[in-house]
Amino acid sequence: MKVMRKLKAKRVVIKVGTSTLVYPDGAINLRAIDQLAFVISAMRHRGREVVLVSSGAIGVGLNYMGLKQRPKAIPEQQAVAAIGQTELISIYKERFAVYEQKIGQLLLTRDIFVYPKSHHNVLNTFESLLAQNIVPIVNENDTVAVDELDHETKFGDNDQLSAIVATNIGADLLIMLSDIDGFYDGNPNGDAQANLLPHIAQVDQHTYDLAGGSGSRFGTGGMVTKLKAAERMLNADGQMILANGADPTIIFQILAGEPIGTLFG
Ligand SMILES: Nc1ncnc2c1ncn2[C@@H]1O[C@H](COP(=O)(O)OP(=O)(O)O)[C@@H](O)[C@H]1O
Ligand SMILES: N[C@@H](CCC(=O)OP(=O)(O)O)C(=O)O
Repeated sequence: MKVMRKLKAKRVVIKVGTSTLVYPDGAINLRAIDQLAFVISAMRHRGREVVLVSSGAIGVGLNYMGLKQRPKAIPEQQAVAAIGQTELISIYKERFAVYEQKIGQLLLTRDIFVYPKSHHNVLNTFESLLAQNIVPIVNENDTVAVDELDHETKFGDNDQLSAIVATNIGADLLIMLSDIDGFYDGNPNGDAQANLLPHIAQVDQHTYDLAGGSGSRFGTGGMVTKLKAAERMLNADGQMILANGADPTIIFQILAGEPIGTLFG
């Protein structure tokens, strides 16, 4: 028998990875972007407060510039991100407009909440946008925060930024969409026997031992950063659901309480 979940989801943060927005061949997944705009607008129209944390600046920038590969030099990657972010947000603006939903863009760094002044200013911006029924769309500010672009040596990315945003604005739920159905007891990318874990009450060392790296060409971090995000949500008495973003309308089923993906919390 299917056991439905009871979720608190008045204020929701949705994080989408590059793998949801850009096809493996580098083309932009306009269908996914349109579905996201549709779902989020529908959620807003039903009284939920929604923040979208979207990666994709580099992926979209590469496509826009006709580049097959991410440049090696960090400044060039930053330039691609700057170009791609403009394109990405204009696609979002166009798609959301179809559903008569306004958006606002916030480019943040993860340390912004550490400083009381910027913390206060950022929260004010979120609250003001949400009070006006506008959907904030967040990405890490790749011009300022270069560490996440250097995938060779460092971790940290929008997975964690989404949880930092969610906990600071007091969101009940973080929905993390990726290219995988949920969290498995092994990396399904190499282990065909790996099983999906529908519920994780607590993230501990054993959970981290099951997490591997990224499977996609453009993604960063893999599961480790997603677990860190889940841990952050749990510590703030929130919940996180990791699910497959191949069809973002899956969010409707998630919000209806269907046992989809992995529930942390
Ligand atoms: N235990 C695990 N369960 C599920 N996926 C895992 C696990 N360990 C590693 N992965 C890999 O993590 C990938 C998702 O991370 P990533 O490529 O960074 O996605 P995104 O672009 O959505 O942030 C999956 O496609 C999978 O290959
Ligand atoms: N700020 C970068 C985000 C990189 C990132 O976090 O990627 P992902 O692992 O796909 O969520 C970009 O927009 O390309």
